[in-house]
This record gives sequence, structure tokens and C-alpha cells, in this order.
Amino acid sequence: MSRKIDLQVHELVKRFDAFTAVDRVSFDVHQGKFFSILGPSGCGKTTLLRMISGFIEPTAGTIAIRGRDMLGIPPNKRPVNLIFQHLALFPMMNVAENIAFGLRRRGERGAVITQKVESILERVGLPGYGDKQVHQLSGGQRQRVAIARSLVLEPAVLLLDEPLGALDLKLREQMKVELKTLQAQVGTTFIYITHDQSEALIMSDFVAVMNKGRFEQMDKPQNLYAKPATPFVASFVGDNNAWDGMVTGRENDRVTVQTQNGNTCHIRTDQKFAPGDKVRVFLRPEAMLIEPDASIPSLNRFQVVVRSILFNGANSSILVHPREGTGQEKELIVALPQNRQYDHVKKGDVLEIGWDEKSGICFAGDAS
Ligand SMILES: Nc1ncnc2c1ncn2[C@@H]1O[C@H](COP(=O)(O)OP(=O)(O)OP(=O)(O)O)[C@@H](O)[C@H]1O
Repeated sequence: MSRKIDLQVHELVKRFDAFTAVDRVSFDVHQGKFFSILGPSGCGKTTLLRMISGFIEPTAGTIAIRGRDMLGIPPNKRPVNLIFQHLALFPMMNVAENIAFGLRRRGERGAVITQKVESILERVGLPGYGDKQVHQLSGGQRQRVAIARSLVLEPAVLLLDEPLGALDLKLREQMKVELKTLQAQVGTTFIYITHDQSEALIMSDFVAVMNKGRFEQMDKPQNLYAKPATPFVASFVGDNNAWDGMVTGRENDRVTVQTQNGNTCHIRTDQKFAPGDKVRVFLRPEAMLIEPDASIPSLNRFQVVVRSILFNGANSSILVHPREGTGQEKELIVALPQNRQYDHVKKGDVLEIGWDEKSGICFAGDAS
């Protein structure tokens, strides 16, 4: 795979009066990659995308596409295309005419257009669909036509602004997989913005997690999940349990933490904490083992009472609270594997939970 860079963003800033919507963001996207920007509503994703597409001017910083500085270049002269949540296909035109629209505006004609339209319909998996009317298509097929309409213009980079947001849940699930396959087939660089972590994790080669105008972490989906760099990433990407506590001891990479609800646990960490430091500990629901074998070493163990069972097929879990606590603690979420081993678990049961010292992630307490 080529190592050419399609998009280079350097120290990009956008201020609206005193408010900084995008705050010194830098990243490179290599050719043919699926790059997502994931963050909560209002974190600055759309503002960033609109700067790349040229609809708003940055306050500072640079954007280069295929090595060319985009400063002062209007949107229609940039080698990018933008797809929105509302696809805005022309209802009075058939599929081929919709796709040909941009080519015609660019001055291309006749046989070249027909050939390009047929070829792109083939590439998005809709061969022979040119004569169909928009209303004859399913939601997923419309999505493909909208993408074909952009791809036919051969942009260096395709920008997608929450394109699945308006679809119903079932179709959205299906389209996540389809979009990923489609991107791999056509090989165009995709920049995808979303607030839905599952979309970002499933589809992307790399994900940037954005919070308050900044990128907190840019990484492969697996790393964001397994090695979150900040408390925000740990709580935004996937489910996580969190405890506040204080370091009471340290031996090499093993710290002892006394949590606010009175439990003591041990965690392996690269960070140099010292006794007295305030920390926040994160632990994934699937890292908590229910009634673990007594012989497994280096587990933190504690007793919990089951408050409720959340059955959701393969994603089932239980909500528990510590047995020795005040009862006021935040509930913990524990994954409930559906291997029939835990069919007996019911509300009110007291269970032992164990978790490996290496599965907890520890951040300085005041960093959140
Ligand atoms: N033209 C503007 N003038 C003033 N403030 C703006 C303007 N455009 C955006 N903002 C502010 O900048 C921040 C980031 O907005 P942006 O639309 O980029 O967020 P977002 O992450 O895309 O959110 P969403 O997912 O809800 O679309 C918001 O607080 C928004 O109110």
C-alpha cells in the first residue's frame, strides 16, 4: 500500500469571537485510508470538516491536499467532495442523471459521461441501476448513489459528515459494514465524522477522538479501546467503569490504590505515581470475571450484590454494587458472557468479582 499523504492538517485553529471551536489540530491521512473523527456533539468536528472542504476559513494553521496548500482555494476548486446526512439526491432525475450532474457541470459530455457513470455504478455494487428512479431505491442504495455521485468526480479525499445519521438503526448497522467494504474496494481516502463510537471503531483504519476542539488521541480502533490515552477517551470509547481513589503504595510498576468506596486494589501501570496521588481507575466490563477460579493469581477480588440483569444477547451484562459499600456508590457494569455458565445469576445474588492487575487503567485524578 502506498505511503503517500492525501491530507495534511497542521496546527489548525478556528475561533468564533472568543470561542475556540478547533484548537491546534494536526494530523496526516495516508492515501486510501479510512480516517474517522469521533467526538461528542459540539466538539468541533463539523467546523474542522468545513475548513477542509473550504466552506470556512481557518483562523490559523494549514491544510494541504496531495501536497498542495489549500489556503484561499474555494470549495469547488478543491479535490474533495462532501457527503452530508441528508443526501439530497435530485428526486426528478434518475440514478444516472444524478451521478452525471457534477460531470456535466464540469463540462464533460456524451460518451465519456455514460462510460464514467456505468463504471462507478459497477464499483459501488449497483451495475445497471442507471435508469432507476430515486424513489425506487432502498435507503442503502440511495446512500451508494450519493457516494457514487461524489466518487465519479474522482476527489482525492471524500469527506463524510455523519452520513448514516438519518437512517434507521437496522440500516445503519448494515451500512457500517457496507461502507467499509466499499471504501476498501474503491480505495479513495475517506474522512468520516461521527459521534457514534461503534461506527468509528468498525469502519476506520485510524480514529481521532476529539473533545473541546482538540484531538485527545489518534490511533487504531483496537488501541483506543485497549490503551486509551486520556480519561476522556477511556470513558467515551466503549463502556467503562470508573473509580476515584488515592495511591497508597508503589512497588515498581505495581501501585496500590484505595478507592473512595473503601476497596483496595492493585494495578500495573507505566505511569510514575507516588503515594498520595489522586487517581481515576478505569476497568472494562469484560475485564471483570464473575466467580473466578480461586487458583488464578494476581486478581483483585471483591464481593458485589447484583442489582439488575441487562439481557442483550451477546452484549448482556449485570449491574452490581459493592457488598461492603454504603449502597450509594455508582453501579458497576459487568459483562455477562452468554455461555450458559452464568444462567443461575439473578437479582440480589452475592458474587465474587475478580480482575487482573493488568486490566485496570490508571490516570492522574485531576486530569479528567
Ligand atoms: N458560525 C459559528 N459561530 C459561532 N459558533 C459556532 C459557529 N459554528 C460552530 N460554532 C460553535 O463551535 C462549536 C463546534 O461546533 P461543530 O458544529 O463543529 O461541532 P460538532 O462536533 O460538529 O457537533 P455536532 O455533532 O453537534 O454537529 C460549537 O460549540 C458551536 O456552537
